[in-house]
Amino acid sequence: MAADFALVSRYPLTKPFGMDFGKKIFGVSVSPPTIGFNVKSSATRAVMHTLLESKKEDRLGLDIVTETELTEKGFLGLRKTKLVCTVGPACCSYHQLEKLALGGMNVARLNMCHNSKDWHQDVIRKIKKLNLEKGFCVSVMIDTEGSQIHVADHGAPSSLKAEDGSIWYFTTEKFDGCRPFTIQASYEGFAQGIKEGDELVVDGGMATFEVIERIGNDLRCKCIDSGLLLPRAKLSFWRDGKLVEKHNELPTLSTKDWSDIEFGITEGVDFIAMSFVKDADAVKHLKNYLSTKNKFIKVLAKIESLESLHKLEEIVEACDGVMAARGDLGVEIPLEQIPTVQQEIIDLCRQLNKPVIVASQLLESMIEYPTPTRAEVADVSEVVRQYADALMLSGESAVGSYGEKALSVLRTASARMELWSREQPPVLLRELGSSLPDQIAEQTCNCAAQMANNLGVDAILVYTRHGQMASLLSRNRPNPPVFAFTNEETTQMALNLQWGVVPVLVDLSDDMEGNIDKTTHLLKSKGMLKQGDAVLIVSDVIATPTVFQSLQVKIYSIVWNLCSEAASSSASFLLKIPYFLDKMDGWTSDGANGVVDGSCWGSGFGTIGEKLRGLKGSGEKPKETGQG
Ligand SMILES: Nc1ncnc2c1ncn2[C@@H]1O[C@H](COP(=O)(O)OP(=O)(O)O)[C@@H](O)[C@H]1O
Ligand SMILES: C=C(OP(=O)(O)O)C(=O)O
Repeated sequence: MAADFALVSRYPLTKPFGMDFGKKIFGVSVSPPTIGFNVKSSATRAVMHTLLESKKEDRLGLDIVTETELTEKGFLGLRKTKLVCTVGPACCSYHQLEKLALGGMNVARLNMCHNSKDWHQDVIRKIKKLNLEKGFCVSVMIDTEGSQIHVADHGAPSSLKAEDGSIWYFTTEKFDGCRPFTIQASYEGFAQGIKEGDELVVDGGMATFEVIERIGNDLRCKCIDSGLLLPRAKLSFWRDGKLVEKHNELPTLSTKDWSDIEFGITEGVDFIAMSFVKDADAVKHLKNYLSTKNKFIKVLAKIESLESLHKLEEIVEACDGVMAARGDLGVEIPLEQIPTVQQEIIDLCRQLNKPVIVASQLLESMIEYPTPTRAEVADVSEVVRQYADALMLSGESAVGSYGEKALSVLRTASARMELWSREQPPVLLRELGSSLPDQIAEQTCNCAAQMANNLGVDAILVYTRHGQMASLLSRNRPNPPVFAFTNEETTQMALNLQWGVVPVLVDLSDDMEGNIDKTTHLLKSKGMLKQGDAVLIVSDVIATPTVFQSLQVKIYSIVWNLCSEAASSSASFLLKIPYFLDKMDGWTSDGANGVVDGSCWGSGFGTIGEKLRGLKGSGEKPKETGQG
């Protein structure tokens, strides 16, 4: 396996500035009280109970776990990295799902290649019931089976050992049960183009065979590196140290996948993860289909083949988010390349402002054992250090005996690494380029995030209909959490996957000052905003549909009483951008229409600011709606 794969990202990146967290031992701060959010502690349960008992209209519109965490740990103690759990037989009861939700599951993943639609429907309904009855906010993702051309089964319930020199048949013949030394391949054409002497590698190196004879569609192979054959093992072929790329003519979405997608639409899922995406076309096709049905389900592209890596940029551009599916990817690229490819995927997603999940084998040993290996914890921490949006459990939660515990390992390891990363000196920082079509929103959020870090504010508040500005803020990975107030439930559920974003469902009106007053008052009445706290506010919801849409950055010092006129606005920048910008080349804007008015800040705005001033007062008719 000597093939070399290197992704070259053309984008530089930045990280937020460091903060001083005080007490350190050997240069590393030790367990600040904020890390130990323990859903089992009686104090935490008491807080949750009180919140649940409170009247619905007094509730903040954010989920019960975040609200409890916030009450206990304050703004800067909130975990930023989101957690996805695969639901399987080990965690599919109402009670088990509740435990995962309490443990911080942000998104539940259902892999449609296992189990029946009835089973999946039952799980989805339980999750929605939990959200409704218990105040959770768990989003639902279905994951399509896709055209897996390289999955093989031996028919036995557990693993089989392949010994050195033993002879095995890999066949496309379908039969029930198991036959000695016989493996069923899932795809008719699995042996096409394969020659004698090629190497057949199982699960990225679990066992290796040499092809000694091709018999029709079947292969007779000799084991040359002994190992285990697991149910649904993944196969790859190698020749002269290079992967034999098996361009498969099957569509990315099979008939079964389309039926599963219809099912997902009917059940109101929030995300569809597409397996074995080959290029942007398949993603666009599904997105178009969903938009014709007026569904705002987010489409995630799973990056799990060499082919998808070759077209990574176009795929990331086309989709709403990405899953770095290391299980299958590790079958197609040499294992030692996984860490760097993973980092490149994360960087590109961040640059192109798409959330990214890192999946598979994070805590694999916890399927069987109650503690993870040190190497697994290091892997989890590395994903967090690389600033992925989300971590995903697979078998650990779906079939493992310690799913809840595995989730708590993700929670504590990510909280610890996030804290450590914030303490790192800004030497590590790289600049986020201005690469997005909506440069105005991008620059606004870049500056807002940097200001938030520099000023050490406690939270960023953003008012958003479609999540765009919240996402752009998250992309900067700022130190304070980003509270995204939205009146769209689909936006709330989608933002659940984004790093550091706390989505809050509220009634937003066209009166932005009214929205700000209402939400900050609510935060204050909950004791979340306290005297002396500072928040930075970013908004781009239209003020009056027929007048202007504006981008505002305000810094509020909560000196006394936010709901009174005495609220001190220590700085306020109002940037109104002409509505006709979207007709200009180069920098169209979803959410920035109006007229430049007031000061722009930071060097990043200089050139755009000048362009804007030149456009002032052109007299064209204002646009009616905008999006956040
Ligand atoms: N809905 C389900 N029903 C039964 N088993 C499941 C289900 N979902 C997942 N599993 C089990 O959990 C394991 C991990 O799931 P998954 O992350 O989907 O990985 P994969 O299917 O690639 O092995 C699977 O191998 C399977 O054994
Ligand atoms: C998440 C993955 O995909 P699946 O579980 O569908 O094989 C993976 O391959 O890592």
